[in-house]
Amino acid sequence: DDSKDLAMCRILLAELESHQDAGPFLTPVNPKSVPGYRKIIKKPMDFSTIRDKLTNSQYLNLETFIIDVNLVFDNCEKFNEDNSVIGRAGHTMRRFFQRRWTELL
Ligand SMILES: Cc1ncccc1N[C@H]1CCCS(=O)(=O)C1
Repeated sequence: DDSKDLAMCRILLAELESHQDAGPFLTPVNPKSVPGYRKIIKKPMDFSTIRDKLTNSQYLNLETFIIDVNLVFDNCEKFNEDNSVIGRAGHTMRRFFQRRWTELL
């Protein structure tokens, strides 16, 4: 139910934010410092934006929260080469998240 969902979102987000590979995803990508990003990525998302939405009760349930977290990783895969520092961090973080929410379910 909603209260358990909210507790899970809080735990999962704290673990994402504190993960050693979270760096590239902690703040919104600055389109001024990343050429092409604004054109290529239609729905930017990052962990600080997810934190704000969670704080402002903008997630209806675990599902809508998972959609935003996966958007972070889908954007990363779209823009970054798999064989790059940020690309690899995205794959690592997606695997970590996938495992943790299924463990906590
Ligand atoms: C996730 C991502 N995809 C594409 C380009 C850049 C990023 N992340 C940036 C976030 C701010 C700091 S940084 O500029 O070093 C990296």
